[in-house]
Amino acid sequence: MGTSAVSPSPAVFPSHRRPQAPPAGSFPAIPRPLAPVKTLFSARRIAFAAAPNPVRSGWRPISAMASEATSVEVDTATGKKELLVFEREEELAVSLAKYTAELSEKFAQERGAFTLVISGGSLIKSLRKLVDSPYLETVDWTKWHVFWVDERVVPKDHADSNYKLAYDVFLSKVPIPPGQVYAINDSLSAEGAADDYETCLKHLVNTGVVAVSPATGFPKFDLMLLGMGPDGHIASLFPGHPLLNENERWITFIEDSPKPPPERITFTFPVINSSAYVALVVTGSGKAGAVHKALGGEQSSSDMLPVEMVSLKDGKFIWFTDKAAVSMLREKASL
Ligand SMILES: O=C(O)[C@H](O)[C@@H](O)[C@H](O)[C@H](O)COP(=O)(O)O
Repeated sequence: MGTSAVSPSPAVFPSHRRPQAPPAGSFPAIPRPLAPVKTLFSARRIAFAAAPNPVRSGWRPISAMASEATSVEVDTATGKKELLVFEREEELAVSLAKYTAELSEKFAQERGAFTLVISGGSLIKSLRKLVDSPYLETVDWTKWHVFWVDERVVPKDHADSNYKLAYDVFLSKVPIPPGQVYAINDSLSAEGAADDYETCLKHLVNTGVVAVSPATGFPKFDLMLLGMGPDGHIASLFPGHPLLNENERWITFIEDSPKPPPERITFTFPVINSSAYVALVVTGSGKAGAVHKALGGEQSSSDMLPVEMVSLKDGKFIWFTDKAAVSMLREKASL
């Protein structure tokens, strides 16, 4: 099995089964104070001034987070989600780091491991606060196992590589054991890399690193951090593509991605929908149309966008957005 646990050096990608030490001097020993488990978000209630939307009765105010975000519960045809709206991406990034760090602590205590799945795209920049204090010192990075919900089939040192993006911005700056960072085998075809990644996941399920969903039998990742394209795609699951209907494989491949580069591997919906937590990060006005389609509650005869197909069997789906991304929602005056 060639799926790699990735060394911090993009030049070396040994097997994930091979024990590895970080390169000398790359990660300092970090003293880690034992912090108590905190409730995710110390939220306070706010008045929600919006008149109820007659079309969609599923909107319910929840809270404002430290006066930086408005939070509402949105009930759509594919389930409930929490919508957080931040004034700017800067506040979103602060909150996303806190959310991720607190889930990391929860799962490290509960199961001795924290399995995190990330995408490519602008999401990665929004993770930048995790590499700063206090998280750099307080997160137990040794418990982290990092996966990609999708990856472009290019060399790992290629500018298009999602691994390289995450490595440059985030992974190179935190002491996650290199053997717990699961990049694709970039020497294989798209089909081969998908098979290889699925084999790797099966091994990690068998060894208890990755949990299994009792509800679905598919792997249950602790947290997926996803982005969404302006067309409503998530992972490499694009509108109208036959891969949207894949319901057996854990990982599949695409050779005609409308977003370049064309060859990619991707998690399938059954795996995404088996997650314990999914946080979708959507910023900017370019995404406002897809946000409106997904959360706006309008009756539509058109096909569901991929983002609308995220429907967790036994988990929590939370949207981290900014004002620009929700600017087409009817409730925008109150968001
Ligand atoms: O490899 C990829 O292309 C990404 O994983 C992809 O799914 C991304 O998350 C969305 O396209 C959103 O990207 P932006 O946030 O950059 O628009």
